[in-house]
Amino acid sequence: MRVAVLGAGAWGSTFASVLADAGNDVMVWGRDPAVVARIADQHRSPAVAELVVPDTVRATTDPALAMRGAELVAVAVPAQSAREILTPLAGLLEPGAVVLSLMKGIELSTGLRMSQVIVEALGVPASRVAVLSGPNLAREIAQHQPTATVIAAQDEELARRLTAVCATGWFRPYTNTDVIGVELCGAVKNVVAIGIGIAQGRGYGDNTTATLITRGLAEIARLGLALGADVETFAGLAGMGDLFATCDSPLSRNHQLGRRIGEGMDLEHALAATPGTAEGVKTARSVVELAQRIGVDMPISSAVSAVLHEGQPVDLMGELLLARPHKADGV
Ligand SMILES: NC(=O)c1ccc[n+]([C@@H]2O[C@H](COP(=O)([O-])OP(=O)(O)OC[C@H]3O[C@@H](n4cnc5c(N)ncnc54)[C@H](O)[C@@H]3O)[C@@H](O)[C@H]2O)c1
Ligand SMILES: O=P(O)(O)OC[C@H](O)CO
Repeated sequence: MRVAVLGAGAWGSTFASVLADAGNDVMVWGRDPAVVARIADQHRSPAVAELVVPDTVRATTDPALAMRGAELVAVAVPAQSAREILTPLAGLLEPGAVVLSLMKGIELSTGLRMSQVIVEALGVPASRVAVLSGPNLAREIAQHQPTATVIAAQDEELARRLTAVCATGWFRPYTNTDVIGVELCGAVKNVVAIGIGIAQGRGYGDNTTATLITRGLAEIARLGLALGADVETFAGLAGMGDLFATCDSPLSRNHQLGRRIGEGMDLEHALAATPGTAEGVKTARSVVELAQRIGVDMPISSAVSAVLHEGQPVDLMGELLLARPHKADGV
């Protein structure tokens, strides 16, 4: 299949390589000529040192060239920039092309999931938009470590077709029709990962980590169920799987950033010290706004947002979480 990958960062360059290894004709679009040249000419990615980009992958700074003839367009740009990047590209989408979101975030100001932003920005029907999310740290996939993921689409047949497009000997996609649940899992786990990074940077150990993972999953599920997601999604690869992979991993930018905050760094310096995009910083705000709008309690996300964006001290996070009224275990 002819595929365009929009975004030449860590995930765009790595997923483009998966697609090429799976036998597709792949062209990456990136805005930075030096990054594009490194991918196209030297077959390496500045964002992922371990990645060897297959020789067949082409790269360009011209979005029209990347999208010409593309039956599939995979989008891997920062969530908060997606609308601004995609809107001018709407006219370049081939008739009938499918769009696959690789992004994990919720748009600030609208509270929309990335597939919804894609529908609005590219003018493509929701039935032709799919999402991919799961425990997918780019550096491990670049090393061909065995990894599974989830491809979700309203139409199961589309999800099934896309699994065939990106399956390799080390990358195994599963299908799901719960687009809402899969996207919310990917977006909110970044906020939980920051919370766990903060706790670990503050010096807390495994009990706190396990508490935040488990209660983090409970609040993701609470939000998801209120928005129409399927409860089974949260126990799957996109839910529990991605929480495990990201929350406690030094490879996660969100975890790294949280840890720096927990050690006493301010947000500006933590952002500067963390390479690439830590989506959870902005998602913390958008998810809290969304949850408040629909009346869902998200204590971990709220505490993370308060520490990041309202100047609350790190220790207040523990106090905020533990001072809540006692309640039954479960969602
Ligand atoms: N890195 C991973 O392991 C991973 C895994 C799964 C999902 N994701 C998700 O994929 C998305 C992209 O993440 P990433 O890791 O590739 O981030 P990244 O920061 O490594 O790369 C983002 C790319 O987008 C480009 N970009 C930013 N603003 C732009 C603009 N206005 N116009 C054009 N290009 C612009 C940057 O130059 C960069 O090349 C995020 O939503 C992330 O959560 C990442
Ligand atoms: O580096 P992070 O924190 O963006 O995490 C990357 C992926 O989302 C892990 O699945």
